[in-house]
Amino acid sequence: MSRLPRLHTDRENESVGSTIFSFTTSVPSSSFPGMTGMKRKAINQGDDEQDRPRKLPAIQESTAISQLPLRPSKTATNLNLQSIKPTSTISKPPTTTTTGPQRIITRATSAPPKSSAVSSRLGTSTTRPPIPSRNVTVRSVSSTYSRTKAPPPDDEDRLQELQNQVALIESARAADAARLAADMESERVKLSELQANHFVFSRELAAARSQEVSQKRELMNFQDEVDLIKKKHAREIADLEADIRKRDRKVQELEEDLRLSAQDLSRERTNSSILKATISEQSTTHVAMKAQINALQAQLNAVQASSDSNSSTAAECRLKLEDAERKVQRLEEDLHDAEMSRRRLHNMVQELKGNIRVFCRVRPALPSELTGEPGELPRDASEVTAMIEYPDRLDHKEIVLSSTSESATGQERKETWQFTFDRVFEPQSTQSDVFEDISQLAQSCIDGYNVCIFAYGQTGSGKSFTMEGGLSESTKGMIPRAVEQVFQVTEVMRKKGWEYKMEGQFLEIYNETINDLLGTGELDRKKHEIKHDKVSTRVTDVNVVPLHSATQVQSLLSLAKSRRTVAATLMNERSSRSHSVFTLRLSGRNSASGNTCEGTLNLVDLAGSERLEKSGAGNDKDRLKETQNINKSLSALGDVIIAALGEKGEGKSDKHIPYRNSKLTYLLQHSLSGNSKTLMVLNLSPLSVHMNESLCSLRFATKVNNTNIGTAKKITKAPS
Ligand SMILES: Nc1ncnc2c1ncn2[C@@H]1O[C@H](COP(=O)(O)OP(=O)(O)OP(=O)(O)O)[C@@H](O)[C@H]1O
Repeated sequence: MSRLPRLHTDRENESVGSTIFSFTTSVPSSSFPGMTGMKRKAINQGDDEQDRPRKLPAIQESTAISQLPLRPSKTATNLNLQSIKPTSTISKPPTTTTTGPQRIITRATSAPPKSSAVSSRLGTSTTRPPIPSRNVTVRSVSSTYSRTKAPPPDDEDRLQELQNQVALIESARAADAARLAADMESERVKLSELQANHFVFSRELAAARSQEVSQKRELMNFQDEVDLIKKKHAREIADLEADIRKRDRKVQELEEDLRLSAQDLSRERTNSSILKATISEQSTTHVAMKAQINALQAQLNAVQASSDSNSSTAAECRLKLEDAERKVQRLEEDLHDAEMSRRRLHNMVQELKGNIRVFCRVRPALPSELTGEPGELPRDASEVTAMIEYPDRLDHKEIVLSSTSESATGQERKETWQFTFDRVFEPQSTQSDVFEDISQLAQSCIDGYNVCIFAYGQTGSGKSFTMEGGLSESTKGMIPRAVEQVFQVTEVMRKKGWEYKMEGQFLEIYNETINDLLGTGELDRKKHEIKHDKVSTRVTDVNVVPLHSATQVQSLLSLAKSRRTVAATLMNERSSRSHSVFTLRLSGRNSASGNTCEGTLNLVDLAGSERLEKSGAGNDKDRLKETQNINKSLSALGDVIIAALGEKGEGKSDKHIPYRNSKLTYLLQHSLSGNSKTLMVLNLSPLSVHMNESLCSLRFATKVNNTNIGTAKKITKAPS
């Protein structure tokens, strides 16, 4: 028994196995190569232990069980022989007897039957003898003896049999011991292997621990990195949150936009529905129109057919039209040539009439002049008027003034002064009569000449009446009539391819100072200067108004008149003491021929020409100055006309012409030279009291008139 191997060795191995198992659970298997195999081995060992029967199965009569091979039981090795000694039930014969046939009893013991024991010893060693179980044995023996009705053998045989059995058991036990020793040896080998493995594992464990330490270090590094990354992530999260807030704001804005867009959309939808309604209406209309179009198309086809039939006629017409166009072009050229020759001839006629012409107009006696003293009867015109005759009843060119006086001897002496001018207008002459000849000059202005028309005469002789006239159609003066004519003629010329641009200014020269009558304010206080270039004259800071109609010019004249009236009130009858100059500038261009022309029409109402003693200015310094300025300017005008246009000045461009002697002549410089045309209308008062002034005016006008070279037929009769 002492040689039996201790079974706790297996438990130690199992504990080692379990230690390894627990180790393998605590250390990752990947750290220990081959560990998986060890683990599996430990588990297999455990399985073997589990598979190995701890107890023998109870003996049954089942053949299936009896056929199973018997295995040695661990408990069988501890079987106490004393326990299998025959009990009292064995030693004593059973009291019961069996009457029936004897049953064959199978021994349920680990010891084989005698024959089998022998065969067991002699047989193959691979067959493991069954290990008797104590409990089973006891039960089997007792059962055997209790159930066998055979007569008990005698004691010796029984002892011998028992000894044999014991010997068998001993031999079986020896065999078991040997087997167990072999098992032990193999277990020891396994143990040594396990210890070797343990050593290897321990080393691997140490390596794993050091690896663990390094991994922990790495882990700490990783932790630091993780912290850094966390911080970075925190920052990024903060950034992202800010971004999110920004995006939220954007989202809000977008939502607001969306809301507005939704409103727009709804509005557009409403519009769309309205448009759809309109479209449906339109489509209805469209259908109706289509029907109309079809009808029209039919008409068109009919017209087309008729058109086709007329096309040949049209071709003929086209040929005729081209022919007519050629004719029209020829005629236009002829017309242009005719227009040019008309201009030439017109100018020639004007030149023949004289570049300087003088008209004389005698106004009628005014009703106020015929009224006598209060209480007296109106006087007859002959009582107050001078003796004026107009002997040339045909050409109306002569005027004869006469006066009678008593000589020292008491004889009546008659004096006569005869004057001849280009035209003499009697008191009954109308504005229209006067304008008839003046209109020729307006045409010259349109043809591109500079024209000056002066009204000369003493105060109250009718200058303003002649130039401006009254408001009625019959009384309107030369200025509105000339302007109207210019507009009418330019309209006619427009049809001949001429386009005209017109502008006007209205100035007053008082005491050698220029005043703009179309300016703003009651009285113009600006200082104006006269500037000349080669062909035209400009005055600084004056209003030059574009003229579009005769009516507009009429309103401009009214404005100028009202301003003169204001100035007259302020400055002592200034209107009669100043020159007024209305200037109409006209520029034309013929788009067909490319010809251009520029003309200026100056309509001048001169200041009263009365002499100093008549003006009553002798004791008045201001009136004296006014009169001196008037006389100086009128004298300068006469000088310039004679020098520039008269016999002396004609064709002598190098001759000095004293334009600068007065503001008036300097202003009219371009209109008082070369080809310019000048008309002086001499206004006379019919009153006998103004006889001497009238004679002075007549002499001045005659002097001007005598400069005309184109009036050879003129007979100048200067009074002695
Ligand atoms: N041909 C005429 N027919 C009828 N009335 C006339 C005629 N000429 C002038 N008169 C009248 O004579 C008056 C004086 O004429 P106007 O004022 O034209 O003279 P004036 O020479 O311009 O004088 P002033 O130099 O003071 O301006 C006015 O009442 C005017 O209506």
